[in-house]
Amino acid sequence: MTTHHPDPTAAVAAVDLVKVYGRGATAVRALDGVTVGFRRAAFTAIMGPSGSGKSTLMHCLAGLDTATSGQVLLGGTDLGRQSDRVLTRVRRERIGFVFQSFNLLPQLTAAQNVTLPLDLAGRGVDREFLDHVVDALGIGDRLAHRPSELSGGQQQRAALARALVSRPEVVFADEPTGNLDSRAGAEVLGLLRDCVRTLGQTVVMVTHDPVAAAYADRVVLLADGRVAGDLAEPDRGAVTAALHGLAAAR
Ligand SMILES: Nc1ncnc2c1ncn2[C@@H]1O[C@H](COP(=O)(O)OP(=O)(O)OP(=O)(O)O)[C@@H](O)[C@H]1O
Repeated sequence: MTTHHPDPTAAVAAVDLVKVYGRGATAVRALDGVTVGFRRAAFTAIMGPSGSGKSTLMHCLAGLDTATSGQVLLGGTDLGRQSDRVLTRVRRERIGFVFQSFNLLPQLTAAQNVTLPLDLAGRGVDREFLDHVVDALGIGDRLAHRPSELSGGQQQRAALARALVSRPEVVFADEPTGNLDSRAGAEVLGLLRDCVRTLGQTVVMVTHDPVAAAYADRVVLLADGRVAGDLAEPDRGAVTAALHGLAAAR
């Protein structure tokens, strides 16, 4: 069922969002009327079978892609109505990203990578907050090193610090543990959860992994471009069962 009233306390919301790739006979309806809000200071995982629209939804929510119809509301801003120039500024100033592949620049130190978005935006660095984030993430003694001198887990923690220091309205994490072993992955997920609890950071994560999703406060399930389920306080068993249910319904 489609509702047209997203949660007013949401940090970011989609309203009846439709995304069609291509046209005519080969058109793909990647999002088929998604209405969902992501509450402030909550950690939400987006899950669903391959091709269900997870990446498309995240890209639209983050202003990396524009929808065919419907709305994306970031705070009071309707992203669909903004120029490319404004969207670039929104992504730089109001959104943080954590990618599977870390996306650190190899020629810069960890410290330079962490402050790069603020430097590019011409914004000053709040040293006290930076120190707090870096300490909380346990990378204080790695800051002078280049990414090639850091473990995968340390690189992802530096990427998380980079996403957090600008105090974005939402951090989007795209398979953040996909390149990590289970121990380093568990550390990064625990840190993501901590930054939701202690900093009030809003985090939205796409993942295939029920273990990763169990760190979240909520799981939104997609199937065939629609919201197909919504789990509060998910544990691994509930997530796995819900995914099996979706697969069986296809
Ligand atoms: N640029 C594109 N052009 C055409 N079709 C696309 C494009 N991007 C995605 N699609 C299609 O849209 C649908 C949703 O894709 P999307 O990548 O959002 O799914 P997903 O749930 O993230 O999948 P996965 O888990 O495999 O990453 C799929 O059918 C995909 O083939």
